[in-house]
Amino acid sequence: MAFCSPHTTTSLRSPCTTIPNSGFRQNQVIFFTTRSSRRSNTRHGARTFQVSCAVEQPIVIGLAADSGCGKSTFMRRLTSVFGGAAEPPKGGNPDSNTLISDTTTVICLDDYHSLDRTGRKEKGVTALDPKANDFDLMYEQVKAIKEGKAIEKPIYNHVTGLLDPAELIQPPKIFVIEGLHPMYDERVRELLDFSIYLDISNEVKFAWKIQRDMAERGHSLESIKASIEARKPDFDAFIGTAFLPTNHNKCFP
Ligand SMILES: Nc1ncnc2c1ncn2[C@@H]1O[C@H](COP(=O)(O)OP(=O)(O)OP(=O)(O)O)[C@@H](O)[C@H]1O
Ligand SMILES: O=C(CO)[C@H](O)[C@H](O)COP(=O)(O)O
Repeated sequence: MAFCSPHTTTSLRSPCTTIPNSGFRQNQVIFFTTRSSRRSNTRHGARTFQVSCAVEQPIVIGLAADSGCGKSTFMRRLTSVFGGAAEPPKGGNPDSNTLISDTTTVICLDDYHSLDRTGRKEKGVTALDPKANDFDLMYEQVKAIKEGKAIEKPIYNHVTGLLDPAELIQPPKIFVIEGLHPMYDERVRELLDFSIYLDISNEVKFAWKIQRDMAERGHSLESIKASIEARKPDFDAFIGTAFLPTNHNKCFP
């Protein structure tokens, strides 16, 4: 299940098309409309929408969920709805977590880990603990993008567990920050125009995480299970629905 909420933003007022009878007020941001401002149905019955806002400033979307809940998968699909296939930065670090399409750049907030895998082990903290993340840098860089400035964003390498040299990110039309903590820091939360929370049951997310971490990140089954157990208290403390913005509405069944 996913939850999402629109946020009012001055940059998007006039040029946006709104969805009739959607319940959203004129000055709230609506990202999804059909080509003629009418809803359409896919053959599966799901509604599809097209972005129609002509913006001067990047729209910032926060996508939160625990590890393995499908954030990257969801964003790959959403960016193709926004326009163009999403791909890693051309000629850059092959282990970059960033996806770029014609309209959208998706960055992974794991890149703001301040402690690498060894550092977290030594300090006895998980990646979910705010102490393992640099929220000051996250805030400064999201703000810079929103102001139309390029950033040199660090990279957390999931293959090696190390912090790699930074990559250059240019301001896109739509900037998505996906990860564990897009809504944890109040300053970052204030920069979001729209937020989404993927609320996946433990049974499903752990199954997805195990197959992904074994196949793509080289972890053993035992180490993944140990990590899942170690992370449970921090998930409740720092990630769950408690950190959603107060105006967060359930909008996907
Ligand atoms: N809707 C889905 N149906 C089936 N499998 C899915 C779905 N969404 C994600 N998965 C699978 O779950 C695994 C984890 O997905 P993904 O990498 O997108 O999660 P994530 O939230 O981005 O994880 P992390 O934060 O750890 O990088 C992947 O192997 C993916 O194929
Ligand atoms: O919670 C996570 C989000 O992806 C990861 O576990 C965290 O980023 C640490 O990564 P790794 O397990 O590859 O060291």
